Formats: sequence, C-alpha cells, structure tokens
Amino acid sequence: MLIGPMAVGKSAIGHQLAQQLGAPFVDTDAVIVESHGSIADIFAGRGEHAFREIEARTVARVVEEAAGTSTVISLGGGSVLDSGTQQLLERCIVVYLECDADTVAARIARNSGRPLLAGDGIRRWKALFATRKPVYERLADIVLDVRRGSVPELGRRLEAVLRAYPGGIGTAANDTAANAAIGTSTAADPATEKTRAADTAANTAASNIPAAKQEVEK
Ligand SMILES: Nc1ncnc2c1ncn2[C@@H]1O[C@H](COP(=O)(O)OP(=O)(O)OP(=O)(O)O)[C@@H](O)[C@H]1O
Ligand SMILES: O=C(O)C1=C[C@@H](O)[C@@H](O)[C@H](O)C1
Ligand SMILES: [Mg+2]
Repeated sequence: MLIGPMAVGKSAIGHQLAQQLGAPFVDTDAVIVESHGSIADIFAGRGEHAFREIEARTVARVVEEAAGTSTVISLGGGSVLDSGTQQLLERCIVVYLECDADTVAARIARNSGRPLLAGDGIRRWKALFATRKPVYERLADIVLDVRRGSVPELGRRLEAVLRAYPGGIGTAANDTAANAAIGTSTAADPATEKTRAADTAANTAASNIPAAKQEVEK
C-alpha cells in the first residue's frame, strides 16, 4: 500500500513494483475516474467533500477485494486523512514515499488535473504536506526516500525492502507469509496482524529490520 503526497510517485512506483512482482496493481484514483469521471470534474461539480466520500468507499472496496492477495495498491494523496481508511491500513504493509518540494516542483508545474494544486501549485503542495506529513509518518511501516532515483530504481529498492520485511513478499517469517501480503492480509483483527509482524521482526535476528518501521536510504 503506497501512500504520500501528490506527485511523489505513488502511481508510477506502484505500477513498476507490481510489474516486477507480476502482481496485480490498483490505483484508487484511477478506479474513481473509471466510475465517476475525472477528479477535477468531481471537485468542480460536487465538491471535495463528495470526492472524499467516494474515495473512502473506493479504498474500502479495493482493500476488501485485495484481501489475502499480493496486490500493490496506490492511494490518492489525501485518502489517508479518513479515519476509516486509517483503520483499513492497519491490515496492510504501508509504504510512505518520502519526498520534498524541490523534487516534485517540476512534476507539479507540468501537471495536471490535481484540483488542490490549482494556482500556485508548489505553495499549495507545501501547505498540504505540512499538515499531512505527521499522518503519513504515523501510518507508515516502511519509509522509502524517493528524492533520488528513477522509477525502475525505486521499484527495485522497494522490492528488496519488501522481500526482507516480515510478512512481506516471499518471506517465511510467519504465517502472514502464507497470504503473501503486499497490499493486505486476511487477519480478522488488523491490529493484531500488524503487531504480529512487528513482533516477528524483533525476533528475526537475520533480518536486521527494526520492529515497527523501517527507513530506507534516508
Ligand atoms: N522517481 C521519479 N523520477 C522521475 N519521475 C518520476 C519519479 N516518480 C514519479 N515520477 C513522475 O512524476 C509524475 C507524478 O508521479 P505519480 O503520478 O506516480 O505521482 P502520485 O504520487 O501518484 O501523485 P497523485 O497523488 O497526484 O496521484 C509522473 O509523471 C511520474 O512518471
Ligand atoms: O492529495 C490529495 O488530496 C489528492 C491527491 C490525488 O491523488 C487525488 O486523489 C486528488 O487530486 C486529491
Ligand atoms: Mg497517483
């Protein structure tokens, strides 16, 4: 499950990772566009509140459908503000793509269709990031620094981290691995599931991974 602010590469790196793994890829923004039309039109016609409701329902459906599979899911930048979505993320391996304004500036300038960045895009990006950063950090299991590296390079780095992550892809560290969960697990109690993965990390001497969070190339 990839989270982070706008234009950090959630869609691009998520797609890349899924290709590398031969896993399904779902971009929740794209799912919304398929059923409801462009995000800019939803904001313009129905407002941000309506968009957030659609977004929360979409994320819930996508997570439900991906339960027990190795699905890579990229979320919209603001979806993590919803409390229901935050609860759902407890079931998932959450990767926060950490970036800065300098890195995304050119991408935003050539943007876009991101209604929240209309006008002075980089100023608005910085303001949104300042309020959301603590939420991204709190939800993250893995922090991937995406300030340097191409999309394929970052995809490979992320794959390596996930292969070493307890309960991640291709690991036999615990019975979560039976679900091969990248995006989601089938745990009945999501909180228990995440704790179990963390406990296993603490007990896996060879893995060298801190219990709850792992920072990559900070
Ligand atoms: N590491 C990178 N190097 C070069 N270009 C990148 C990198 N990561 C992403 N990009 C490019 O930046 C643009 C924005 O990336 P992307 O759409 O994946 O961002 P996002 O996080 O999904 O944004 P949003 O929240 O708006 O959906 C795309 O054109 C993508 O190809
Ligand atoms: O950060 C945000 O609030 C958004 C990010 C995009 O992914 C889209 O979901 C939409 O443009 C809103
Ligand atoms: Mg995206």
